[in-house]
Amino acid sequence: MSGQEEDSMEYVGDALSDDSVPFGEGVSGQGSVYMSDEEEDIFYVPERRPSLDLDSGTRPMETTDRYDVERARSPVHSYNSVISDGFYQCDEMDDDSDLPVTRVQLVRTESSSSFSSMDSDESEPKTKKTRCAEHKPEVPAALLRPELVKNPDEKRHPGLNVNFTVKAITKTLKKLGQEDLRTFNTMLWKRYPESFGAPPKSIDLVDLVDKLLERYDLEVALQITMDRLKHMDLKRLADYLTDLCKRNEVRYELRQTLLGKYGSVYEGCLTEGEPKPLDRVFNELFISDGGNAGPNIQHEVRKIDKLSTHRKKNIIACGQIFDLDTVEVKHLRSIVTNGIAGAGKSMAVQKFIVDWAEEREHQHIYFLFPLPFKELNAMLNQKFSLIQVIHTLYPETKVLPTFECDEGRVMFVCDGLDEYQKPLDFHRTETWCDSTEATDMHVLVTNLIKGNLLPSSLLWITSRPLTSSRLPPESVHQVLEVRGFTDEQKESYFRRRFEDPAQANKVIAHLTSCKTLHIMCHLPMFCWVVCGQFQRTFQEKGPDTALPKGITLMYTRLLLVHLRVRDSRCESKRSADDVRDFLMKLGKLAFTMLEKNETVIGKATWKGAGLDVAEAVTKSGLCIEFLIEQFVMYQERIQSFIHPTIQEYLAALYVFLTWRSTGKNLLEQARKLFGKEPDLLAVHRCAIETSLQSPEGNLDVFLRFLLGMSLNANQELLCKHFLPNKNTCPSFSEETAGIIKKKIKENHHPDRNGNLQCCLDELGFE
Ligand SMILES: Nc1ncnc2c1ncn2[C@@H]1O[C@H](COP(=O)(O)OP(=O)(O)OP(=O)(O)O)[C@@H](O)[C@H]1O
Repeated sequence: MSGQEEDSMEYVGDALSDDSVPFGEGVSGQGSVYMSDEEEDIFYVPERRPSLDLDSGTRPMETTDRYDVERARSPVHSYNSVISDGFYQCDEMDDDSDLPVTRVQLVRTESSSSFSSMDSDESEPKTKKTRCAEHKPEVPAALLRPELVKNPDEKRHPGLNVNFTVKAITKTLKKLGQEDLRTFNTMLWKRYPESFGAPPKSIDLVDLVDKLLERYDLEVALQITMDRLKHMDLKRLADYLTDLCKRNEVRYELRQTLLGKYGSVYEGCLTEGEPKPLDRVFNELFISDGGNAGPNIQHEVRKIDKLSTHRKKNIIACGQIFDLDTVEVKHLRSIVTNGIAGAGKSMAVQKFIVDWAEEREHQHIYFLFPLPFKELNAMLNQKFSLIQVIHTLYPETKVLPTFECDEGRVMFVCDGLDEYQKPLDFHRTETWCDSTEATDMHVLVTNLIKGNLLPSSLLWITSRPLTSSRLPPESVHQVLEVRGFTDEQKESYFRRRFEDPAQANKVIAHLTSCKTLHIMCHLPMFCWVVCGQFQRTFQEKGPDTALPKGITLMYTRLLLVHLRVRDSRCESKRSADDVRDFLMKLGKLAFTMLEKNETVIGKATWKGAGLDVAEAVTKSGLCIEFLIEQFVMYQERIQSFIHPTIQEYLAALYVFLTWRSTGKNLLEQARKLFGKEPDLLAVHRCAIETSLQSPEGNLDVFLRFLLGMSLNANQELLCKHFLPNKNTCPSFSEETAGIIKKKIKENHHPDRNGNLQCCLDELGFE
């Protein structure tokens, strides 16, 4: 039958109506043809809905908006009885012998658009209905059209919704050629006349899918499509649709897994207590392109020379990472995002994952697989293929042998390259392209980064500085840097954390008045420390209390958080002696450089201090590595502390711990002057004198820290972690405050009185 002929067929019924007849249900529960025993025709032609409500989730589409073209005088009792005395035109069914009978006989018409009843003029083109079947024994509907039967015990997969079903069927049918689509259309109409009403005049895919979903449950609509395709000998296409469904289910389950894993968060370095929903915690981050811009060098007292070229960078919103533009216009495959410890890299990753899993963003990515390096570490002793790694970390994906598909991209998010415990050698590691063949983890990681495994997949790696700069440049298509919070973001962070607006205002006003704290809050981890401190203060002393002006305790807590994070990443916990040894070396380096007003750590300096750069930069998180442009074509890698105040704090810690553990006052020249004073007071007096002598206030903030360390709360923490055999000693804060007040009164250094006042604040004196 030609398309022309098909198009000219008309669907006709006698206009015998009886309003008393109730509407009935077809086999699917949504079909709507009724035949009367008296051979009256009724055709319930479902009204075409203007559009599909794609948001209706897993709810089957409503089909109540039907109207009857013609109603039967009396209803049939069941679909079986309908088919038992059905009417059909046999020759039209030849190609589909298992089709159910209908009482509609289709007759070719001369013209393509006539619509007439049997009673109409013979001269008119027409379609007539004829009883052409004997009464047949009743055959269960399921046997006749098994694809219409839905197992009532089978729960619908929650991933199966209208949106998906429309897309899947449409996508599948779009793969049919024009002729096949026509055949498909005709077959539908012939097999389910009760649902498809008039024979097709022209092929409208949207209309067809629309009708399928109006009449049938989602599962049934899919079953019908698959069944018809198989009937057309298009098994591969039917399998394609089956695969779409399977992938959709896996995708849904993967989403649920990711939401369970990443939807809530432990803040800071906590792993106990109740995690909080990520959406409640997450604050927008300052991310820029172009790699590492160097440390934040804002300082309350010192003027610090630009430490890097600080070229103007573009600001990137979290949602822009691997957005459609990046993927389809810029064709970027791999992005590396670096940032210092606590800058918010993992939070950015977590936000990305949750946004994807919640279907808010990045839906062009079909499968998102977080492969955190710390989880890959647990797989180092065995051989895995990339697919096995995915199957192991996400068991719900095991039903799929591969993940690349034309519905969207596969993306891997590998957080924390610096945590990976095996060295990566991009030159000597063998090339590995087969994602189904097992090999060592470092081979997989190297080849994944190089783009040899699943080459169409996208890759996002995050890392502390240093490690990421060792990646082959040709494998890194864009470098971003998470730089923490801008001033506005700091404020929004604290507003989010302090739900009581009065408390939030108080905290923000306090931070604004305390420049060093405010600057340091560019580091989200520091914000978390500050929050914890102030929340404790409010809890202990009530909401009307004044917030403490000291800064040292916050820095001590930040250091301890960094060390704790470091410990959690090491295979074996380091002893207190090891930790103290490392801190003493780094502190000495900080102190020596501070005396010389230096901020950049040269290669020789590291060597001289007996320190490993990677240990200081990547593991401890206290230093940063970045590039400076020495000449137009030459960039040099250099290191510094993550912030100048961290250098000052570590220098003070070195002086304090040296005095506590050996009794030696490192600020020696002044010692002779105050030899008769108790040791700690002598150290304080030396430090005050030395700082006042330093021409550019190099030691101002250092002095604040050193004095702050003597306070009980601070000493307790320091002794506990670094001097386990020592108890706290008297702080001499009153005597020290007396010395400072005298200095202010004498006013020999008017430009330093501000800092001396800060020292009084640190000690808790007005
Ligand atoms: N966007 C953010 N919103 C709210 N808090 C944040 C944000 N980013 C970071 N934080 C806070 O800082 C802490 C450290 O952040 P995160 O773990 O993301 O840092 P990181 O850059 O991955 O550090 P590391 O290099 O140590 O892995 C978080 O636990 C959280 O308390």
